[in-house]
Amino acid sequence: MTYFMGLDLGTSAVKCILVDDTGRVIGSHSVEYPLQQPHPGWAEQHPEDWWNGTVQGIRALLDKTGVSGEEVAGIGFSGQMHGSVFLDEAQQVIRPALLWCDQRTAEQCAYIESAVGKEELGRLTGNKALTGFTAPKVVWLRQHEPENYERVRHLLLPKDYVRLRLTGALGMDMADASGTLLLDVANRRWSQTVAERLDIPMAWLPPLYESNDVAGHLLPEAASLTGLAAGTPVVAGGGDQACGAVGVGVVRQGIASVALGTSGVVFVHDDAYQVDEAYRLHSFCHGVPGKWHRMGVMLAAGGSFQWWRNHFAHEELARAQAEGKDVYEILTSIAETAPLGSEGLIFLPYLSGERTPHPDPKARGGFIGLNLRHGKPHLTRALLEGITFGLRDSMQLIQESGIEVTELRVNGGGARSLFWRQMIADIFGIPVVTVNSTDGPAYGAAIMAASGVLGEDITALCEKWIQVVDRVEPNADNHQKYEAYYQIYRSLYGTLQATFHQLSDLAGQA
Ligand SMILES: Nc1ncnc2c1ncn2[C@@H]1O[C@H](COP(=O)(O)OP(=O)(O)O)[C@@H](O)[C@H]1O
Ligand SMILES: O=C(CO)[C@@H](O)[C@H](O)COP(=O)(O)O
Repeated sequence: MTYFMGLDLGTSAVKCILVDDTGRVIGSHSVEYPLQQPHPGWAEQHPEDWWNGTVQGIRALLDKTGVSGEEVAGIGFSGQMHGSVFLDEAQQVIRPALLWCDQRTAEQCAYIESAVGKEELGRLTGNKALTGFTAPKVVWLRQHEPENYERVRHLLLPKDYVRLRLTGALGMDMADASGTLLLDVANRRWSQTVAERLDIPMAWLPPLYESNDVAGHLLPEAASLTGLAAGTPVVAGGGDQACGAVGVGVVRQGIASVALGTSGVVFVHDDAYQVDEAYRLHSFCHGVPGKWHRMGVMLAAGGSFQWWRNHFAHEELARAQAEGKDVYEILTSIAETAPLGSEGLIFLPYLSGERTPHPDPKARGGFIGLNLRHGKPHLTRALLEGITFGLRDSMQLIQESGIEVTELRVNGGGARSLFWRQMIADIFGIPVVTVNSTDGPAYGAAIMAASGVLGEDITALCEKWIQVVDRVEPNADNHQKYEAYYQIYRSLYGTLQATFHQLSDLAGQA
């Protein structure tokens, strides 16, 4: 039998899956790693933790499934996007990577927009400077750690570093490279002009690939560590959003995906390169060769729910442990007991600052409208409603740009909840579907590997392997009721922006 391995290097864990040549997932294994927050608003990880987690995950997956390394015909990578891995001459890591959710670079974004010119930056890259992107992190290193900056010879994204350790080859796919702010997204090549204006050497930037291109072969030492066979082809793969979209079949126009991971993303496929007015949405290369996509990104979607679980659900955590249940399922069933609109309570999900539609590291969260009747069910429901209103903001921008979306495919941890899927359908007024593969980005990475090795189109494989298994229709009455709450939600950021900034300055935060 022939198998393909998909690896998703996430923010909280690396997930490894094996897929057979009919597209069936035969096993998965995840290994968690820590995230460091040395200052408020900063987020870093050690690339060595990613490497150790990946080696451990691959070995455990092979053991668990009984598949031998020789039976794995190809490997594909998905990865958390934008993180900066700085390597020296000997390809050694210089310092921990700054992650996608790190907010320290507001000043560097302003510098980039003035050095390149705001309009020119948009014209050259299809995007504006945002704190999560990679180029501002490079400028930050130059300004704050010049001794480290002097040693840099290569710049990689998280999954590309792990691929380097597996294959010895430097490389990056265009989907992930789009989030560096150094890619000419329209023409799928590095932007020499942007690199020169920012004084970032072109020699630091690795060769570019489409997601299903073979970018290297497994080294003998990596083979003996993981149990895979030396010489196994490894495709370039993609950023986790492009892989997640491929993993649920968002490979043609009209279908959008909503990813409910730590971040929350609304994603649409574009056959041709398109930019949104004022670059409010990200315009990136897709993982489908020669195609593009646009997306809006919330920084703390599932992340807000996780925060709620960590700090305010001790009782539910204990119950989940005692009864062998999922704590999020317990929490969503509590939320379900509160009425739509949470009796006049609105949650603002800007716990990590925000990206779309409010690119503001100093945005903050809140519960607005609290009264003495409100208890845990109301607050939990308001939290899920607030996150979903935030996602609707991105969908609004997509719809305003003239795209008609007829179906939403959900993926990520939050997609497990039928209650949340129905809420999304009701708030968006669009049917929400789930597909047979529940492994999102890792599954997309396995499809990319199969495509590269078998020489079949990614789109054709998606059509063959991915089927819709569940469909939730919007309830027209609920949609109308939510609309009134959504309009209030939309007004709150503007009303509170100055207060958010005062509070974050007072607390000395990013
Ligand atoms: N059963 C569930 N119901 C609702 N939300 C859930 C459930 N399980 C997980 N989640 C949400 O999904 C998030 C994790 O999603 P995941 O896609 O694994 O994230 P990441 O890849 O960013 O680590 C959790 O933080 C939580 O908010
Ligand atoms: O910054 C982005 C996309 O632009 C994030 O999507 C990260 O790529 C990681 O997100 P999670 O998968 O951990 O939610």
